[in-house]
Amino acid sequence: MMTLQTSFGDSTLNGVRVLGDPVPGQREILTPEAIDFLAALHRAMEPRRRELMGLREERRDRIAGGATLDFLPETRKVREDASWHVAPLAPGLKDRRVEITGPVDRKMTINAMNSGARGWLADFEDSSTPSWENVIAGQVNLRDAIRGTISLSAGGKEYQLNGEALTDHPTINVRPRGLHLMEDRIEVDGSPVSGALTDFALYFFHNAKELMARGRGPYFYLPKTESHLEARWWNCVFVRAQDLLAVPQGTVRATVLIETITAAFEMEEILYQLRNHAAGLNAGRWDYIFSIIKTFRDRGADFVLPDRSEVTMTQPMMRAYTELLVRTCHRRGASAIGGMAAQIPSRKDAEANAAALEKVRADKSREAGDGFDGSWVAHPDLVPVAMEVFDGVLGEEPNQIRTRRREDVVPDAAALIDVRSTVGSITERGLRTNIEVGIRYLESWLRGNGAAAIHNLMEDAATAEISRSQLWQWVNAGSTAKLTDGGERTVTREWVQQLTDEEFAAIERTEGDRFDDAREVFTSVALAEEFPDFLTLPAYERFLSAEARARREATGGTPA
Ligand SMILES: CC(=O)SCCNC(=O)CCNC(=O)[C@H](O)C(C)(C)COP(=O)(O)OP(=O)(O)OC[C@H]1O[C@@H](n2cnc3c(N)ncnc32)[C@H](O)[C@@H]1OP(=O)(O)O
Ligand SMILES: O=CC(=O)O
Ligand SMILES: [Mg+2]
Repeated sequence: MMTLQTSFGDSTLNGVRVLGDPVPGQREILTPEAIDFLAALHRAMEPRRRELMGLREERRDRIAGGATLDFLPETRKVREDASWHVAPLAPGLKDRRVEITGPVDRKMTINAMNSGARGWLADFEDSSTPSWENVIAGQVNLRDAIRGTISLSAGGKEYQLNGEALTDHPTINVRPRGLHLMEDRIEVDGSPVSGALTDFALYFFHNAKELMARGRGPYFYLPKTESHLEARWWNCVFVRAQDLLAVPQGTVRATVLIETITAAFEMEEILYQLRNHAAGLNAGRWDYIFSIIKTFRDRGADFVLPDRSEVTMTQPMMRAYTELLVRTCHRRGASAIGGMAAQIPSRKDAEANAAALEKVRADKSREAGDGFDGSWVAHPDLVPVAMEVFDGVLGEEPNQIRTRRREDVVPDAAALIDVRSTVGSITERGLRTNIEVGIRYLESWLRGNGAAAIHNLMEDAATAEISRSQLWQWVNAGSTAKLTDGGERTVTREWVQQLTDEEFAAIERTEGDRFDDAREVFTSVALAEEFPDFLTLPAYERFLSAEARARREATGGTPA
């Protein structure tokens, strides 16, 4: 075990160094024991994580070269064997009819815990900027929420939990960062640790036993998974973590986001790999659309999607994906959880509020009717709307696992990648919206707010990825856009640059804003020659981890 002081800057303890500038709560979260635990997981799991990132690249290269996606021949037996099921639904995860999602800042933590939803996706991912402050504060807030000690005085209001026991509140499911992001501010043996492992390990270390003592458990959402081999990696992490802390095997539960096109072909296999720890699958629509664009970005007109606003859940390929997800889950005893309607209510504009509520109601009604066991909302004011819809379908039943098997759904590889049948157009308005919203979102992200309401829609990292990758694809495919004056024009780099200038000039600036930086990041990912895998990678490297990297380089560690 390490000595009592966590190391900062130049000194290394047991091979671990913390390179982030000290932030509030850091010493309580990065205790020597917690860091030891993270380092043990890192040493065991990092080599395979790197291999898995390499496998992602290899598959993408094959697709760029013309390969198509299909269900895997080597795992046919897993799919055909009807006898296996996932672990029984754990305490607090039987009835998941409405889950609120959101970042883990202190106010939103309390508001989410008081929201009346059945679950809370506590987010270190799409809706969270991975600044060092947010990474540490999120862990502090979760720790305090679980123990019932969280409170806050802000904006003239006093915030505290409205229930006595943890079980009076939504069940917490923590979403760690994706496997592609590193945590540059912590290094083990001279290399940065994975962001996913950092978020997982610190939460598990501080809370697993406390959660169990309070009638819940360490539950997770796993984002951006691309294959069942990545699910196997997570399963190994869970087994090892439970072992290291003497938590009974099978205590962890994970709901996997099916939000990449490749994972859609491996839903059965993902559940199988995690079967002792799996709770369900979630239809993460925004990253899913991003993944389709990214995966097939250079495959020509057959894979070009229309304006983002037209890629709705009723388009054929989106129906194929969500229906298959429900069928797969229910066949294996797992929960099928719906995704995020982007409309955000407004407490200031009654008309906009009513329109948003209606759209969300329609979205949740479709999901409940399709057999989903529950779904997500982005805002507390949407909990009653979604609750009413699911109450109407579920009644006293906790879920639809047994009652809506969806055996009518036939797995259809071609339907999953039938991009061509998506109805809609590329328009100048769509280009301008992608640019404006993308830059506005990044400006918010750079200020530490990873989710923002822009034009009454929720924007987060996943929706921003769609915006920038659509522009990249339209430019590189030489797509044609309909102009507002009725004409047509080929989308070129120069035209996007010109529209960016115009949209940027129209943004109202305030002192200290981050719009210049946001524009720099946005154009660097939307108009790069080579498509960057994730916009958060250059943004993180350039703006969030520069200090840690400089410190590492100055003292001879491995650059991130
Ligand atoms: C693609 C995906 O991954 S989807 C999942 C990831 N994305 C998300 O989770 C987004 C979650 N939602 C949000 O972050 C927010 O709702 C936003 C940023 C979209 C809008 O937030 P705001 O502009 O603050 O909304 P608004 O002003 O209406 O908020 C009203 C109150 O509700 C609270 N609130 C809003 N959304 C949430 C939430 N998701 N969780 C908890 N509280 C919330 C606000 O804190 C505020 O509280 P207050 O009255 O005590 O000050
Ligand atoms: O994480 C959810 C998504 O839609 O992306
Ligand atoms: Mg996502």
